[in-house]
Amino acid sequence: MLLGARITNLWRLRRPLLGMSQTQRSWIKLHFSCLSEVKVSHSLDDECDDFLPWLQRKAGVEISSVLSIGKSAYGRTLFASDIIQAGDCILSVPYNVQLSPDYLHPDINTLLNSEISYVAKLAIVVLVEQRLGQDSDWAPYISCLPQLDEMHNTIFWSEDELEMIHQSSVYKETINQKSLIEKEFLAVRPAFERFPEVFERITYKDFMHAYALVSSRAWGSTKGESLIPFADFLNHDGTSEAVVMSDEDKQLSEVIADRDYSPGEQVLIRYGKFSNATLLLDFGFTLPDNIHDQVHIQLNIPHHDPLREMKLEVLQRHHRPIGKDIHGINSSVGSFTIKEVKSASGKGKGIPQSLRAFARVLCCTSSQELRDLAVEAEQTDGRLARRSLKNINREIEAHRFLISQISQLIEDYHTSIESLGPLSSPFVSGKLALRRKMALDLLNGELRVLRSSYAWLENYCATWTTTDYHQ
Ligand SMILES: C[S@@+](CC[C@H](N)C(=O)[O-])C[C@H]1O[C@@H](n2cnc3c(N)ncnc32)[C@H](O)[C@@H]1O
Repeated sequence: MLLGARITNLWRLRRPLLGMSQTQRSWIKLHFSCLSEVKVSHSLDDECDDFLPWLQRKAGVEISSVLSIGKSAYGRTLFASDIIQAGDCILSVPYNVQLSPDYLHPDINTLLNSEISYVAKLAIVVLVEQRLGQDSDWAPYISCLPQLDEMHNTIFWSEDELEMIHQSSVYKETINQKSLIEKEFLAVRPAFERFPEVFERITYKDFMHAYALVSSRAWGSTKGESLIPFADFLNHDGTSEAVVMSDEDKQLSEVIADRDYSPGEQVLIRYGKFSNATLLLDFGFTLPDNIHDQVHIQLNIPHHDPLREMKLEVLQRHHRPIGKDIHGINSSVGSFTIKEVKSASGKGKGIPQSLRAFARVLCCTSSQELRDLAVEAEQTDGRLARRSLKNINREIEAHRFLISQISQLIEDYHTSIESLGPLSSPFVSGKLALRRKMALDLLNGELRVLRSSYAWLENYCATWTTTDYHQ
């Protein structure tokens, strides 16, 4: 995840790094995501008894007096070792004990071209420290990081496992992310070859592992991405208001409790407002009822549409983002993200105006209609087809078109979910059972979003149909 300011390259492609927003003063909220209702049991992690004293010695200051490291169903966790009240600062980690690309040895750094991402650079730092083993200054931290077989980011899923989420955009995003990591690996390999004593046996799999460690536990800040030991043992709750914040003046990251905790309770923060698609791709987990779920949909202007060229031109002129194909040519595809619409009879917040505008343009049947839309856009704020069409039949037709698209998606999702079978099956266990549950969380969440959009659009059309709009 790149908590705070999600940085990965993929993020650059499709979404911001874990959100980084600035509050008053010099605070920067670092994004991490969260889980809702994380009711997990946990116990003290004896292996980590020495971790906090080690980190505090290294930092030269106290980092936390109210948190202990424990084990939970989701790996390591932090829980309250004392009473915590909302507003208390529960941990404070100085920058000098955060692992950032600044730790990359200058001899290696100079061999890396400017295209290499911060994520890849930080992954190399992790690989070097792993190679050093007990000789590493960061050994107590590095030894706590999850092993490859404990990670479930979709880049580690087999083809059969990925097939379970074929319906979701995460499927393609996973393929894109894998090819991006491979590209980065090929780009850093010449530098590895110059230092065989350090990197000799480092494989693509090792690099992927380090890359995923960074993407699932580094926070972005103004100076790039950093691993923040101790803070990165906090698990995610999407409904929590607590986030990791960075104070540039004091050169530290800290977390303020958003509620009271009793001793023994697991403390959770929010990594960011992440959908299950993002959680799965970048963090390797999902939430059962994730309020931040969303669905990516694409609409095309068909090649057989006699008004295709004119529609494309009008969309282009009025700044509708049109997708590009691999050759950089307009592909006439509109990409949209829809979120859950809270009420079928309310405002429809969740269905982007740009999607409805695209549908209105798509459903125009004459050049005059398109010219009228363009004139209207010029007379208002320049945005195309954001208002209801004057021809109500056409307005209903445009929304019915969206209903048909969404209805098809609902059917496809339904089929995918059915094919996965019941949540618990005596025939599936271990890693596959866990990943199947994640696939179901993902698909059910996206199906919920689609159903809510469908209900809103049906209600919208019904409202026009029952209105005497000719008067
Ligand atoms: C920043 S680390 C948190 C500490 C982690 N549990 C550990 O063992 O080091 C993020 C990882 O913790 C796990 N995690 C965090 N919150 C979770 C949740 N609500 N449900 C399941 N897994 C979660 C995921 O494996 C995620 O990639």
